[in-house]
Amino acid sequence: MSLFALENVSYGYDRRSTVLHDVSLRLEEGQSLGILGESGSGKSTLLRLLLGLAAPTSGRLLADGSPLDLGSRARMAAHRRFVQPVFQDPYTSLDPRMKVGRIIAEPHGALNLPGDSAAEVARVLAAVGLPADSLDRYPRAFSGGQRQRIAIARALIAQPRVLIADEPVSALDLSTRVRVIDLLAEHARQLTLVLVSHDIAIVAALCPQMVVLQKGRIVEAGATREILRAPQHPYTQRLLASLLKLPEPHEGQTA
Ligand SMILES: Nc1ncnc2c1ncn2[C@@H]1O[C@H](COP(=O)(O)OP(=O)(O)OP(=O)(O)O)[C@@H](O)[C@H]1O
Repeated sequence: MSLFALENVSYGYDRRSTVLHDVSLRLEEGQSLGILGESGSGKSTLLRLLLGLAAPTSGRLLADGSPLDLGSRARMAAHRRFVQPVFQDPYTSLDPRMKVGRIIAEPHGALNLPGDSAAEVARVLAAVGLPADSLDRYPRAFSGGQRQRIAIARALIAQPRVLIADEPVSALDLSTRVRVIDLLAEHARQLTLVLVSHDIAIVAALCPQMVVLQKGRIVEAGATREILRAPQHPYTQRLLASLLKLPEPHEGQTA
């Protein structure tokens, strides 16, 4: 059974404009999916639908084999165990007033997860390569890369089957990026990633499958290796050419 199945899904934030048009795709276990597309093409909107933050305006979205009913608390609680997000900017996604231990433990309590909370927090903290004494500190004591590790630990504690990552390393400097990507790659063996990134190398490294979005429509989908080797759609050809030409971004926050 597919982890996600979208059948002719369209979505608009209001009645006048449609942002996603007739999107159909499947996410299969172990087949991490990269989403590529220009700014405004609808990538984040698609992730919002997968996370259950919004419902399709038309079409069908099945998660773990059944439709998502956003009004059902039980269904949405199950969905939050099934899929967890990691956001772009670890400088804004962690509550600065909470110590790291509480940040990571929060989903464990909120989702009523099995097992001892302290043991689970220790497990995921070790899994992301942070020392145990991190738990008593506030996010401000950590670098960008370490904060993103904290965000990944918070996602992993739910033992999700799908991890949704929206530009997870774009706020980090280059050397830190590599280490966070390595961490994601390690976990991509046990769970399935849906990854939005402008960085083709990252999509190629982590995602065997990819889709290309243009103005809310999927114009190309398939094996990442094949698409990168021989893009069929003129939009994909232009997009890949422009992304490959882009200069490296300026150094951001340090590790
Ligand atoms: N909350 C919102 N209300 C109304 N329109 C929105 C909202 N969020 C996004 N949009 C519009 O939906 C379209 C798709 O936006 P979306 O953020 O999904 O694109 P994106 O591909 O993720 O872009 P980026 O790469 O810049 O993050 C854009 O035209 C955007 O202006």
